[in-house]
Amino acid sequence: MGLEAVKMVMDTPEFELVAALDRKHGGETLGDIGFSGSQAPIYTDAAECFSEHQADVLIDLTTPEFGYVHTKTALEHGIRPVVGTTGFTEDQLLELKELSEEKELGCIIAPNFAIGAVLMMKFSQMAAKYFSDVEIIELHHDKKLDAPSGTAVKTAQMINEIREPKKQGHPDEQETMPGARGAEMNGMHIHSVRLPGLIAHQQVLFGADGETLTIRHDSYNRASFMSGVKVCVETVMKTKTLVYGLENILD
Ligand SMILES: NC(=O)C1=CN([C@@H]2O[C@H](COP(=O)(O)OP(=O)(O)OC[C@H]3O[C@@H](n4cnc5c(N)ncnc54)[C@H](OP(=O)(O)O)[C@@H]3O)[C@@H](O)[C@H]2O)C=CC1
Ligand SMILES: O=C(O)C1=N[C@H](C(=O)O)C[C@H](O)C1
Repeated sequence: MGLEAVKMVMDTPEFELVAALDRKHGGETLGDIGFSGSQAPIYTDAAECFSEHQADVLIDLTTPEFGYVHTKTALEHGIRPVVGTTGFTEDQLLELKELSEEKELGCIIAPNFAIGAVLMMKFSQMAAKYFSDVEIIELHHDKKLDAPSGTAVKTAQMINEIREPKKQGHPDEQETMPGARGAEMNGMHIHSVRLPGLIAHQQVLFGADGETLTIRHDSYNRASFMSGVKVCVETVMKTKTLVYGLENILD
């Protein structure tokens, strides 16, 4: 995702790539690692990078542990973060929101930048008004570190705002193999599938008497996320708080 974001920034005339963070190529330039046409320096340390380059925006696509440190460090240096990294805790999100408001700097954290995925989440939220029985199945490549996906968690949170809390399945159901019913949020179940060959997919299944409704989104490549990243980079310059979720900034 980081490489895809670098390409997107380099291909966007309104954007300028100032520097990059990469723990394996510190001291080199992007040109040295194959991005011909860019002499942007590569740093291993976020604080050093942000002290030497007063960029407008940080785009972070790393891991929950380092994404959190990068986001916090960016805000402390007056740089607005656009974060796609998933797996932040509620406490971390709250702390970053307080910091962004204290600094009066925009910060956008979006578990999914794909427009179709945002629509899938919104349509699922709409459906939850009429269907209180729902199971979320997310399917990803087998290099993914976090489970459930950030998108599945966000979908469940959005559904929760509408859905009547309900314990699903038979009242006496028992797992004869631990984990068979997946993770649970307010009685709703989330299942994570990991397989080589997959990229990023999710289906939200609703059930009622005699009918089911399936809402599904598929990302077939990493480029599918980049139009959302672009919108976030433009929007973060105009906000002074933390926005969690692309659905909160799209018309
Ligand atoms: N919001 C969205 O739309 C999307 C979000 N994501 C999320 O983005 C994140 C990245 O996904 P993906 O690219 O697939 O994952 P990868 O595992 O391919 O990439 C993670 C990258 O983070 C780098 N990294 C780890 N630690 C550090 C550090 N200390 N400093 C700098 N870089 C570091 C890794 O570097 P190294 O190569 O050295 O290991 C690696 O290049 C995940 O959290 C994923 O869930 C993914 C797709 C879409
Ligand atoms: O790791 C991924 O690949 C993805 N991560 C995000 C998530 O956790 O929801 C977004 C998308 O599903 C791809």
